[in-house]
Amino acid sequence: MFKRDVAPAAPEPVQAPVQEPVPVPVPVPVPVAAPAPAPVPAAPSAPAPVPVAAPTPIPAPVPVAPPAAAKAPAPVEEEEGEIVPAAPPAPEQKQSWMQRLKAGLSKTSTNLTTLFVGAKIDEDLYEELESALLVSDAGVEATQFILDALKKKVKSEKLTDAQQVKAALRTLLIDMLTPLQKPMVLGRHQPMVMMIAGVNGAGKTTTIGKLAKHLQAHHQSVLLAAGDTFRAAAREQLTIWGERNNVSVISQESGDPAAVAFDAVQSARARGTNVVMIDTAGRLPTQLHLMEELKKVRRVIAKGMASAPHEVLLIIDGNTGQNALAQVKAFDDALGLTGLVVTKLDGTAKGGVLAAIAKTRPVPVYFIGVGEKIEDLQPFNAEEFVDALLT
Ligand SMILES: Nc1nc2c(ncn2[C@@H]2O[C@H](COP(=O)(O)OP(=O)(O)OP(=O)(O)O)[C@@H](O)[C@H]2O)c(=O)[nH]1
Repeated sequence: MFKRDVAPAAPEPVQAPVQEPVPVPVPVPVPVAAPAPAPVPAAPSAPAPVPVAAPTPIPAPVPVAPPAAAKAPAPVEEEEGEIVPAAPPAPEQKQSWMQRLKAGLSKTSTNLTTLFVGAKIDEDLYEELESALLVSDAGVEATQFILDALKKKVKSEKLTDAQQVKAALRTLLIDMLTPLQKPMVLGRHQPMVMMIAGVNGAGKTTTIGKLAKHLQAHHQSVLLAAGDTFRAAAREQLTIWGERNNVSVISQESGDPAAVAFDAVQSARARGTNVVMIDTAGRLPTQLHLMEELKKVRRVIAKGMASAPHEVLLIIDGNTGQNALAQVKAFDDALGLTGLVVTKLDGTAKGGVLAAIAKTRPVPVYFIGVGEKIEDLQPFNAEEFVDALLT
């Protein structure tokens, strides 16, 4: 979900020339949209003029909601106290989305729902629940927390029926996951700079493509940066997404990913683009030199715009189980994550890892993905997610 500030952000003042020269090799522009006629003023490190989409004026403040919001219309409180009315969801879209989410999480939901059928409330039930939660990748800490809290609830509310216990579990899980449900706020910075990280194949590039579409639906102009300078295929993939969405992609054949990121920020500032999304090459948290490189990308982005990056997103594959939690911790320690996107919840994902994240490293989950199509990325909604797990 996105929230938009009421007043559009004024362009941030251009930085003084960087003290430490940042090596910016001349980028190879990939003109997707028609090149704008005006040349881009030279950045401190003087990248060549880069054709980007014509500047999109910042739209007048409008109430913004996700195009296919999962929840029924409900007012959403802005951080500044402004109320942004949510748009009603498209019923067909919502239905198919829920079906895919349920299908993706069916392994866990089957385990969790069957154990309550005709069950007595005794130690056996709690043991079976413990196994089901552990198998779902919730991890020991979150599993123990859920069991303890449920037992307390059963006692204090004097529950006697297994279906009541299931309902209590539902409430408990929703309470646990709701802190992860935070909207991404748009319009605070001009441009808003997003850095995207994750392990190989997590779905970074695909997510960027889908997000670009979502952002455009919220009247945001977008620029993409192909920060994966190692793999030509990754650059090509991003370029294809750029073409699909009619947005420009800053790319160069080889070289320093930090330079590509810097160049993209400068181009977006010069052109008045609303959002820059910077792709990065996949890496494992154990590849320390690559994690250092990622930190450098972050530092160099800040040299181009002091307040940036405004969002540092980690993309995690929902099928990686408990390892996803280790990824969240490592990338958060290295970069200071502002949000997560959990992809591939349509596969063999078990879903419990979100409980583990909520318990041990509660980084907001902005979006979840249940497929490769643009509409398969939707804002995370705790209640909807728990219902997919428990029905
Ligand atoms: N089923 C399914 N597939 C997805 C989803 N998101 C991404 N994929 C697929 O996962 C594969 C990897 O996605 P990429 O976007 O290339 O992943 P990446 O993290 O950019 O990969 P690297 O550049 O190798 O690090 C592609 O085949 C995508 O189509 C999803 O939500 N569901």
